[in-house]
Amino acid sequence: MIEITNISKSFNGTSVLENISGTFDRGITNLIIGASGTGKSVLLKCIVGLIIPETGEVLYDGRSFLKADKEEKAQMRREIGMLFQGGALFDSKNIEENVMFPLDLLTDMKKDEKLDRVNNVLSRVGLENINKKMPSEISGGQKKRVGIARAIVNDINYLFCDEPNSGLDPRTSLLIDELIQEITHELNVTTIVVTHDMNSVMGIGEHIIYLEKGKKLWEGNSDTVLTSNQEDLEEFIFASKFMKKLRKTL
Ligand SMILES: Nc1ncnc2c1ncn2[C@@H]1O[C@H](COP(=O)(O)OP(=O)(O)OP(=O)(O)O)[C@@H](O)[C@H]1O
Repeated sequence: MIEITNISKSFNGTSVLENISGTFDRGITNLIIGASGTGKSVLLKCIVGLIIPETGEVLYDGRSFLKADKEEKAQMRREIGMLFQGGALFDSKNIEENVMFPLDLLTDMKKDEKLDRVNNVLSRVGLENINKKMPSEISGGQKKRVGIARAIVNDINYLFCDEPNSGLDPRTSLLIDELIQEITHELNVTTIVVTHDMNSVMGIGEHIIYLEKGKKLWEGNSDTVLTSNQEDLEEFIFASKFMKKLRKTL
């Protein structure tokens, strides 16, 4: 479980996040949603420790990330898997080397052990026999799967995904969402997904936090999101023609 309390952050005097608090439980897909530029990525970066907020606290199962010493931070980092926007694979490394990278960086496992682990996670994300391919030789959806394999190759407790569906068609997006949700349930990890994809919101929104201009305006799940009676959220949800039509049937 991750708890955040009163997270605030500004850049050059402009407030980007204002007093955001919330709890992200283990074993479910937690979503941070909202329009472009509303502070979702900055909030995720504050949670992961890539940005230090001006105020607030981030607790990883009771452990303060912000107050942790070097060793504790290193331990917590080993427990974190991150799926970056666009997959962020190293173009010059093959798939096996890409997935092995966190093990090379953060563990002293033997080569055989690492290879076993890499093959296990590649098989878990439905990719076998592509170890020696280069990122340029595989599709966008496969790249995301490799990114997920790399995120879970360590024995993680926390999984963070920044716009996991960016650049994918709706069908592939759905498969990636389902994979993230299955892995969250299977590994019983605390997962936080940043997205503005409505299919993700409806498909895997087991817990949703809605941000608008740096403030948390609503919290709920995919069952309650369509009937929130929250004006800004409704504008966000029912932005497309299709959703406007759907709204009339509710
Ligand atoms: N390092 C930075 N320096 C200055 N401003 C920043 C920095 N990072 C983010 N911002 C600003 O903070 C605001 C929120 O950005 P953020 O990337 O969190 O939005 P977002 O909700 O994730 O948007 P999108 O869905 O488009 O990715 C934006 O106005 C952005 O320009």
